[in-house]
Amino acid sequence: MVTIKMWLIAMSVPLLPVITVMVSSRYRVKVSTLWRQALAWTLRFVRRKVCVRSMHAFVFSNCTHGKVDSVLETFDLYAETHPSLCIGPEMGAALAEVVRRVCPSRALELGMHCGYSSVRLLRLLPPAGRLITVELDPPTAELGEEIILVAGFKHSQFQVLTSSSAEAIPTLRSLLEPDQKPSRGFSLVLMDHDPQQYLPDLLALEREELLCPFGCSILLINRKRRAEALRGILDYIRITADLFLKNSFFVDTVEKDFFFFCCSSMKFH
Ligand SMILES: C[S@@+](CC[C@H](N)C(=O)[O-])C[C@H]1O[C@@H](n2cnc3c(N)ncnc32)[C@H](O)[C@@H]1O
Repeated sequence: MVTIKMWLIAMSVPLLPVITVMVSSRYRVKVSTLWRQALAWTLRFVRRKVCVRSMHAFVFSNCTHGKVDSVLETFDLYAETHPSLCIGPEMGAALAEVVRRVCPSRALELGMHCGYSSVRLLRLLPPAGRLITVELDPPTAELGEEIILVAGFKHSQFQVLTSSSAEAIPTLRSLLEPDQKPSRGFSLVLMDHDPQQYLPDLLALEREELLCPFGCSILLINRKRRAEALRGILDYIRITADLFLKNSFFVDTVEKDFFFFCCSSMKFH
């Protein structure tokens, strides 16, 4: 039996190039796509570590400055062959849907990184809209801010705070009301920093009365299926929604390696 198997294998080896050519010509597109995906996966696997500097350098030197779409496409191109923490086009599209619906005049982002999601948010804000984005790591904050400027946005449209979210939140009131006019607070909050901080930060935002009393959408991004880390905040949001909200909605989309939650609340004051 073993001899027959060996003999069959030996006979089929010379046929391999013929089989490969036949398969390639029949499924040319699929085979080349598979090859490209396998190569991209291998490169990402080999490179492993996320490098903000290399991402920034790639985007800075390959995008068309002043063109938002080009900046985002260059980020996505980089992420094809390098590990990246950016939310990416799939999650970006889900984010865009929410931003279009909410049309926030004041948005807050916790966890700016290299500015990818900030650019995605900024491109959809109304003309008078403003984004405040928080990043813990100073060199990352600097690189991210430069990318936002490269995309064509001005400092009148956004502000980067280089600190932890916990330190930044108590300072936000004065930034929201630079001209002493009472502000309605944030109508959109994107949390993509440290899942352990999601609940304490939401509670701090409530305590400081920084969420718009007419409704605030909160987007929580969870990576690597760490649902446990989100349990606290999700329980809190569910209970709050059940107890207080008439017009609440709760979207729960589960995708490959992220969860995307959105809740709209009228309660926060
Ligand atoms: C997953 S990345 C954000 C990716 C970004 N949203 C994007 O799509 O381009 C998380 C970022 O949050 C920052 N970060 C982590 N903990 C933080 C905290 N407590 N406060 C502020 N930023 C924090 C990290 O330095 C990192 O740059």
